[in-house]
Amino acid sequence: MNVEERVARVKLVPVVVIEDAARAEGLAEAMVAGGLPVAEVTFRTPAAADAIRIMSRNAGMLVGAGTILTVAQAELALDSGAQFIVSPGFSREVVSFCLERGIPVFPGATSATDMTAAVELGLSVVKFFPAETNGGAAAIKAYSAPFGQLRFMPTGGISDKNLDQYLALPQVLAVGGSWMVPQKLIADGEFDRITELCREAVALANECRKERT
Ligand SMILES: O=C[C@H](O)COP(=O)(O)O
Ligand SMILES: CC(=O)C(=O)O
Repeated sequence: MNVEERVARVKLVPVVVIEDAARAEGLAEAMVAGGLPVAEVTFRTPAAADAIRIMSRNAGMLVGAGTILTVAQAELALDSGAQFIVSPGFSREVVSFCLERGIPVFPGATSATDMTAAVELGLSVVKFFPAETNGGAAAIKAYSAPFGQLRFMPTGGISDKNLDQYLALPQVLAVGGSWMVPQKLIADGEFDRITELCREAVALANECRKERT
């Protein structure tokens, strides 16, 4: 399975903010145990690159890098073992860099202009961030009329309370969020709780998918 297929299979992309790479191994184990072996490790902390390197050693995990704003960050993320790149906004430079290297890239796109750029560059999946403040599931549905070739990864303001609205849409490849990997639980090393939250999120996502089919 390629990255897109693996992400589509779990329907969730946990967004990780990790302050201390010493927590990375335990976090990866907790996520795999919870049945959610995908992580977008954000470049919002200096520990991100090391955390990606450590989490990638867990054979069950699919680890990507998030909050990639520059080509230099994308290079560092790939050198650290990231298998996909995510950005909150749309950078042609970052997208082109990833495409040249054959690395899956999911840039943020919340306007028709961003989405047109994504289509021009040959992308089929974009991040929709921040999802809730940009019109939520209703906006994705509206954009899908002219942009039928795109699939979306909504993130930002989504939790177990509104996941169903997004997973009800066939255009949604997967939903990103941090509710199952809260920053504080990672910092405190509360890995059993993270496993529980991951398990609950997976069960809920499967429930939403069943309702759709
Ligand atoms: O900055 C936001 C994160 O990327 C994910 O959003 P969230 O914390 O609302 O789940
Ligand atoms: C939110 C987001 O897309 C990112 O940090 O990459």
